[in-house]
Amino acid sequence: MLDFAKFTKYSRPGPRYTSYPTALEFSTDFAYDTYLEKLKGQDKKRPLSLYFHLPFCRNACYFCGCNVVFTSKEDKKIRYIDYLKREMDILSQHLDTSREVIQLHFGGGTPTFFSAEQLDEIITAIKSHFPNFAADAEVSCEIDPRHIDEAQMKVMSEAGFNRVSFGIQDFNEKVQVAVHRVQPYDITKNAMDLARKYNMVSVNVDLIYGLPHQTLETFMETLKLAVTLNPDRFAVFNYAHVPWLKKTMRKIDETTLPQPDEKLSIMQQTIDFMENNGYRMIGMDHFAKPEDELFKAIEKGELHRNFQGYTTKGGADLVGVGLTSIGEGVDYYAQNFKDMPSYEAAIDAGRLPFERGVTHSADDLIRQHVIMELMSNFKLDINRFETKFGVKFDEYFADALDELQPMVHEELLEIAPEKIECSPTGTLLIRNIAMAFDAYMKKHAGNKKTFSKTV
Ligand SMILES: C=Cc1c2[nH]c(c1C)Cc1[nH]c(c(CCC(=O)O)c1C)Cc1[nH]c(c(C)c1CCC(=O)O)Cc1[nH]c(c(C)c1C=C)C2
Ligand SMILES: C[C@H]1O[C@@H](n2cnc3c(N)ncnc32)[C@H](O)[C@@H]1O
Ligand code: MET
Ligand code: SF4
Repeated sequence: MLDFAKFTKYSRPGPRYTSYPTALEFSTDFAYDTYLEKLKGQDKKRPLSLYFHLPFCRNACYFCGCNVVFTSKEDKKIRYIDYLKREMDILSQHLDTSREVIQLHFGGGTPTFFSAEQLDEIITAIKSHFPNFAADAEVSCEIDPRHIDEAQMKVMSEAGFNRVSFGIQDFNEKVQVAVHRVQPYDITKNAMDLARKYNMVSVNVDLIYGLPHQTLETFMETLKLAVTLNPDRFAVFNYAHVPWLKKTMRKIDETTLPQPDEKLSIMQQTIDFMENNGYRMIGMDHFAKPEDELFKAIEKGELHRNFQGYTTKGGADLVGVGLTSIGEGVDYYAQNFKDMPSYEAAIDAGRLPFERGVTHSADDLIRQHVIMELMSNFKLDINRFETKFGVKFDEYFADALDELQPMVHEELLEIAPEKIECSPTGTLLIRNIAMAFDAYMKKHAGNKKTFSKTV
């Protein structure tokens, strides 16, 4: 096994780059009226990708970094559905909702805390507001295997959902107890059987490494159990520990978290294990079978990274509906209010619940291209970059290239006149490599309470 001790120095706070600029740069300087103009000005030939945030959960998993509202009250859910419908009503005044929809994603929270009837009601409302779904649209939902029944899976399948993603996180009991998420294997297996019975085209499962009490040995046991479920894709996320942002993370005893060298070896062994079991790595944290359409996208240079992970469907404008949802256009990101009272008040006033965002400068777009290419493909085609932006790469990024020299010496990446390419070990440190191209890093450098650690 590789000696990872020498790389533990790279364990430092850094973004996960689901966006560039990152969410830390979103601000209320991006005014509501500017947002409306952006929506109105969109190229109507570009398709839409819709994200719906369904934020409710009953109990907190202590590791959870998602935007969640903990409740078991039925009236809160009914009320939320009403606001979603009204948000779509307002959206249709500002956006051409007859545009083709090529993606719809339900994220959470736990979308399946809504009953089969409620899910049906939400989907019906979406289709009446957005009538033009592509025949091959990707329609997906995040599912907690502890909260899914056949009626819900049936409703989703009949409504055209063709992808599901199950949260597993870890199968080890001691780990499950420490993170307050006890989920026996049989429950996950039943959920998987339901997805297959209803012919989901693609089933993803989520795991997390870096959780309390995990060791290389326990995580390999989790992987062995997980492959018996035969999912089409795996996400294996690095635990983002940000207790200053998420109160429930304070219930995790930090002395029980695996150390950076152990985490690096877990990731390395995960990659080996996946490759020996018929999966290949796709970008950071993701694995799929070699016949997966994502690999064809890589060959064509068409793999895209967005807030939901990796996708073949680029070239769409992303519209986020619901609490905290994020939208993305060619030159902006826009995020809805994160607290329910403000979200509701905006809609009550007949306005979109938009709170903040960021518009992209020419420099942002250049850096975004480089960072997203590295995060998706672990390499950058410099000729393509120069043709696209009309700037000389080595002149524009002289500082970044200097900063990366120590990593070049450690054989984490290669920098040639026509390309940058990560080595297999370099892929484990891709966030650190991407950070060299991030113009906002210096601003956050002294502040430890920003991002989670890269390792
Ligand atoms: C694996 C999927 C995750 C998504 N978000 C998180 C995970 C684990 C959690 C997370 N996201 C951010 C942080 C803090 C900073 C960092 O470590 O990079 C954490 C712990 C950054 C972030 N990502 C999004 C936003 C809005 C932020 C800033 C934090 C905040 O203000 O809420 C966007 C975003 N990421 C994910 C989703 C579903 C999402 C928005 C729709 C995935
Ligand atoms: C949507 C997916 O995000 C992952 N997830 C949720 N919270 C965190 C976190 N703090 N760090 C890493 N991954 C997380 C889980 O695997 C979940 O299933
Ligand atoms: N809430 C679901 C789960 O934990 C979906 C992923 S987390 C947003 O399984
Ligand atoms: S991980 Fe999923 S189920 Fe757990 S609290 Fe977060 S959103 Fe809810």
